Amino acid sequence: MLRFEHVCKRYPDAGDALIDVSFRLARGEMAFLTGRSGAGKSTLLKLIAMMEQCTRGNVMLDGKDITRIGEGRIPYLRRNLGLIFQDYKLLNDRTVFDNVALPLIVSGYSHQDIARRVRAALDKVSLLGKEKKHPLSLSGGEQQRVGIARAIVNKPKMILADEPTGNLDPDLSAEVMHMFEQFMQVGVTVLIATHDIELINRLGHRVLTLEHGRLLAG
Ligand SMILES: Nc1ncnc2c1ncn2[C@@H]1O[C@H](COP(=O)(O)OP(=O)(O)OP(=O)(O)O)[C@@H](O)[C@H]1O
Repeated sequence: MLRFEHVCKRYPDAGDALIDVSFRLARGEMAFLTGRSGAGKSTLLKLIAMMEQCTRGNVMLDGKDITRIGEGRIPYLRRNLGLIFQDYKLLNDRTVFDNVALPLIVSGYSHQDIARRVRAALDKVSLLGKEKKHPLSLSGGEQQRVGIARAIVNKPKMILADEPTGNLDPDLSAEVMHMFEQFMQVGVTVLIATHDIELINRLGHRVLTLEHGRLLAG
């Protein structure tokens, strides 16, 4: 599903954020990406999300080389990805329904399809019934679940999550991880950047560790 081949990323004036990174993730695999602050975790996710381009090497996503693709193809390829962030990145002046519907509106779905898919996504994260609420009236855990519903509403092949439990207590973190495991079980590839070593050890999935931009063997 995902292949990094000798990938390097250098930011102008900031040196190397990733150095000769190579790994593969199979379809339906779930892995954690860990390492200290500044090790390059977010940079690696941004290369997959096509928010940054690598300086050297190749990134293959679902059989396509996304290393140096034209701007015009990015929105189309990004539909295969669900992105989840620590700070949720919800639109606070829109309802839960509208937040989750956003990727579908951008993709040009009909009203009927949007309503059906948004409800299915909210059902998966146990938020049916909160459709008309605004994000700020929800708890942190609920807001993160809205973010997860928005990420999965397009039925992506891969989910990328950057510190998705960073603002949640241990119980809510476990709940969010359980949701990721359920997506994995239906064939979605999941890559989660996190500092939370305890969570990683408890769940026993594959771990990719970055140190100063290099992937450690493991
Ligand atoms: N847009 C940018 N411009 C310049 N340098 C950057 C940029 N983004 C990241 N960097 C640098 O690249 C290196 C890796 O940063 P990155 O954010 O990928 O690490 P991280 O492991 O995700 O850290 P954290 O856990 O703190 O989020 C750091 O030295 C950082 O300062």
